[in-house]
Amino acid sequence: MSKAKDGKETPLMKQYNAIKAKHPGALLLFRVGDFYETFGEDAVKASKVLDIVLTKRANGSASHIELAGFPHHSLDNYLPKLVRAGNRVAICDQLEDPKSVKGIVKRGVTELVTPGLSYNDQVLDTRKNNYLASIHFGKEKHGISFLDVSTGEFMCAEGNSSYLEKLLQSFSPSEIIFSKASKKVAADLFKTDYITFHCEDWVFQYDYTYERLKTHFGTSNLKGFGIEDLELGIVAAGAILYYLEETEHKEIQHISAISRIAEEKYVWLDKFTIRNLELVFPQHEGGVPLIQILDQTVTPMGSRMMKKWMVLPLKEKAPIEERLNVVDFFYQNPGTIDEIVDQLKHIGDLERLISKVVVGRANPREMNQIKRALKAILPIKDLLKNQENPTLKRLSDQIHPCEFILEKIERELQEDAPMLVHQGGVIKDGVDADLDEYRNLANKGKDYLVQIQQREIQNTGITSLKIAYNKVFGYYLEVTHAHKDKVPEEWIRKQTLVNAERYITQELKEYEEKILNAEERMIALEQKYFLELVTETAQFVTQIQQNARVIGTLDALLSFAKVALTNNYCRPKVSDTETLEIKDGRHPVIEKQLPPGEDYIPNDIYLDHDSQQIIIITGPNMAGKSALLRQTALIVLMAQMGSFVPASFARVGIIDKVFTRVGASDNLSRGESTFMVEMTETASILNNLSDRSLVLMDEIGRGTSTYDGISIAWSIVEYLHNHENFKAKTLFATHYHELNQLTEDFPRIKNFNVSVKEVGNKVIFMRKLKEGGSEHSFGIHVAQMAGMPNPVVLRAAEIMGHLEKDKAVAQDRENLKSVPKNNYQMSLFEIDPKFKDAKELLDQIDINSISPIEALLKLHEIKKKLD
Ligand SMILES: Nc1ncnc2c1ncn2[C@@H]1O[C@H](COP(=O)(O)OP(=O)(O)OP(=O)(O)O)[C@@H](O)[C@H]1O
Repeated sequence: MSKAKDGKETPLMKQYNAIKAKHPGALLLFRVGDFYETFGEDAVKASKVLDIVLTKRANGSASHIELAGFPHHSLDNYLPKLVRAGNRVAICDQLEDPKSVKGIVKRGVTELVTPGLSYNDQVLDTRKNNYLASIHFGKEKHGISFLDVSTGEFMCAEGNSSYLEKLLQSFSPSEIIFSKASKKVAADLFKTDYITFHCEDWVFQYDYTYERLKTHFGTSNLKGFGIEDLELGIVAAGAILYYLEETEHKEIQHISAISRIAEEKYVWLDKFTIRNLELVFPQHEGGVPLIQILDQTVTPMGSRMMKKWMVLPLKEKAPIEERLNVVDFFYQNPGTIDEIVDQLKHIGDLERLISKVVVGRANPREMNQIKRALKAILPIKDLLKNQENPTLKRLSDQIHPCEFILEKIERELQEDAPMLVHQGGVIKDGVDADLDEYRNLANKGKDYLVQIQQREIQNTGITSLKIAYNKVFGYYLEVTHAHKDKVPEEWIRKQTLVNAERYITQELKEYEEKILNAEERMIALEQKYFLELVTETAQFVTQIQQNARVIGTLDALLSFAKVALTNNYCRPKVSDTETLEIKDGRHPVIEKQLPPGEDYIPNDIYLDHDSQQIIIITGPNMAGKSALLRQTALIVLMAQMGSFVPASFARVGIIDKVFTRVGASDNLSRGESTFMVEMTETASILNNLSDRSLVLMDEIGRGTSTYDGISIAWSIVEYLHNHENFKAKTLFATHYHELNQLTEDFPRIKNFNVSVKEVGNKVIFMRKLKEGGSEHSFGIHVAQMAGMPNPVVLRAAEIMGHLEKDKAVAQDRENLKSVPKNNYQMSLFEIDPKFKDAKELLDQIDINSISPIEALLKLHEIKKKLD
């Protein structure tokens, strides 16, 4: 690091090095004067991320050190960029006023901003929670805790690895902490999916963490939060409190409670399902997740609540009905929706604002926003109170009017207060007589300066005379050299510039003192009153947090009603029976994306435990099998979230687990084969079934050879049908028409197909689900639709003719592999010797494992050889 001329470290760099050593792994922003500086590797990183200049500064006799900095007032711009790039950023400030200190200023880290811990509006996304997760790895079970420091929401849970994965997928934390000792286990579990940090092992100890939680909440045990028996969860949660302190987050009274994530209350969605059904995130870039359709909320609280509801659908009838009743009420009374929405628009992010108040980071403008929000909530409270619906009445009761603080803010805070208190004009006139007097003086004093300026211009004839101010010698008169001779004798010269001279006068000094004193006192008093206002508002944290929650709930329910009205959804009948009956069901996302003029074709689905537990759906490619599977799960989940559903009728016997094996996974990049991934996911489904499960399987077995695939798919369906304890309702989409034979032996399996119509050479997709199996897969027609060159399509049709003929001839299925392939190749070879190359290519093909599309590509290759 930097050294003085004698080769020793300069005192500044000594201080820097000491602070840097205390925060290993963090990028240190070191305040020097009006700048935040970074050094060495930090500077290289910062210059890249922030696109700021990297310079070098002498570092002792031989070497140099990199340096990059930015003005302190740009912190809000640059900090989010550093954090979003995955950095932990330690902000080191000057802890003393440099003017009042001789020698080196005391400095210290005032905040360590990490991806999971931030209050910064630029780092946070208002429509999303920003969770920090902490995991305590046990032997079979693990503890996990989530905190959103910006809202104060704090939760914990316990479970096995797959529950952990599911929760991580649901809450998608920005950062995960765990002990150093668990580095390897953690790496195995989430690879490089998350930004992680490891704390010392001793932190993750039961006694220590239990004590920490108790002390923080000021309770004698944790029973009141319902987490007393979650030993592993407590360790994870307590470690979060430790981490908050380590990162200089000491004001945390807004974290006023911790709750248990009650696994038994929510539908089990495995991590594949959350991804496959695209509930919250699209699976591919440009995709549209369900939330984009359902989230028509107005407030950030509503939007965040909606996200939680989506990943945690309910499985108890009463709370589902409660939500549905409210949605129904608004559905029937759209006028009320508009009235409430008009108020919601003024509320903003009340939940995050109150956190800022508690941690002392709220500025005057934000305090005004809190006032506006509290004011807008009052008419909502009144409106809800008078409604028939009992839930709305209850929500009304839960809203705290916060009159005291609302009145105080209204009385004291200027409507148009600036962002920073020291800019003045924050506290209203009439709050404090002294403040009014100082303000008057300061303002008048300034007026008087203008008068002096005008008077002196007249007296001296110096037309360009200016009065200005600087920190070194206060107010001064500035005279250009051209007018120097006109300056009166009593003026005292203070400074000579290239073009002008600066003077002070006795009178100016007297006024200066008055003005500055008045200004200083005015600001001091404004600061005092503002601080009081913030502190008193902070006393209302619990009430305001509760209001924010009520508003979030209301907003999410209103959103369901609005979407139901716009998209023509119906109220589902949720019941404790085992029946799932959907009439005219639609896919909520696809139906919104169809080109104009094209209608989504609705379909019926019926599943129960007695006559129709499993449906085998066959049908050509592109017929709409996947859409049907997905829409069935989405309708069930939407119903259990408390939303209306895209159908004309839906009876939903409550589902407790939804499993999906749909489409290929992204695990390919992790070096696992498609087939391996498919089998792992399927195994996990079969090992976790329940009587109320809904299982969706799409094209199981496609990743292996035809016979392997058929056999595996066959035995999976058999297993689901014959399970001795559970009759999981299942939709099984497949290309293997052979599976249609299953109905012969298994009474609760039924065949359906998504129909198409062949008109001449073309296929028309009817998209209607009909009883019975389908005959062939129309892959070649799809290839034609995809723009495959015509000769290839025709040739493919010809070849398929051959293959089908050969297939019919083959007596033994095992012989299918050799008989048709050889026959076919021979005949081609005999027609023309130039087919030799093509024959070689054909020899490499394993007919049993090749998919229709792969076959077409091969054909394309063969054709090129022949051209
Ligand atoms: N009921 C429907 N009404 C209108 N369009 C539909 C319907 N179902 C599906 N589609 C459209 O057809 C496309 C193909 O549907 P889907 O992916 O479900 O077919 P698939 O049978 O699963 O095909 P593959 O076997 O090739 O995967 C969808 O992207 C959608 O645009």
